[in-house]
Amino acid sequence: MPQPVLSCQSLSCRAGGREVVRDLSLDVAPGERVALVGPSGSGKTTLLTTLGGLLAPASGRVLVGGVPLGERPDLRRETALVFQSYGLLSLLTAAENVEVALRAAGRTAGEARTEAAEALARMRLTAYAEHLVEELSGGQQQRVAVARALALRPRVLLADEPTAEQDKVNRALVLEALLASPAALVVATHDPEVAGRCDRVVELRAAVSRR
Ligand SMILES: Nc1ncnc2c1ncn2[C@@H]1O[C@H](COP(=O)(O)OP(=O)(O)OP(=O)(O)O)[C@@H](O)[C@H]1O
Repeated sequence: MPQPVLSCQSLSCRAGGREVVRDLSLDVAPGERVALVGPSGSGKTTLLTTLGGLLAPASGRVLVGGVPLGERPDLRRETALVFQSYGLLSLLTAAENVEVALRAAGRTAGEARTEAAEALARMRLTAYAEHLVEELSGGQQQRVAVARALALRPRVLLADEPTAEQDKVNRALVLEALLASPAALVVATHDPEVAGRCDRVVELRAAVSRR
């Protein structure tokens, strides 16, 4: 494998005082698509949050491009997350949510406006771009979160059940957009079709019940 864009080495994660991911090592190649599967509560969300640098590992480490995230927290910028609960700012519009992320990533105001509009159009949300997020349906909000992540053009895309709230048409739209991205993709999913379209499937076992 070429230099992995994302790795974890002997990674263990704790949530709610319990170890939910235990001693996991994984290398993800540039552009590779990895599906994370496993029963509810097996630690998929906890693992994605840790890979994204938002949760510190209990032990082990996460590397981005071979560099430990613990030593270079700025490498989190290489990664974009589609959260299961979307993680949007509900009192901003759909467009503003994408633009804020792009501005934080260094785009000018003009670039952010243009790229946000393109990303929302791709998610068939142009008509809703100026709507407050709190006025959107769950499926629409999820597509705003996908648009935001894709607009950032990350090296690594971490997506937590990104098709869960979608009808058939929009599920295909989201899946094809994620697969078309040149980013490495790690996607937690209960959807066999999503897993089937990935290069590799990693199965997490039910949570390890240890304190
Ligand atoms: N903030 C928290 N406080 C307490 N327990 C937590 C917290 N976050 C996660 N857990 C527990 O950690 C375990 C793993 O949760 P996680 O959400 O990572 O699983 P998952 O595989 O993503 O589940 P699902 O498929 O239902 O989304 C669960 O038992 C959950 O109850």
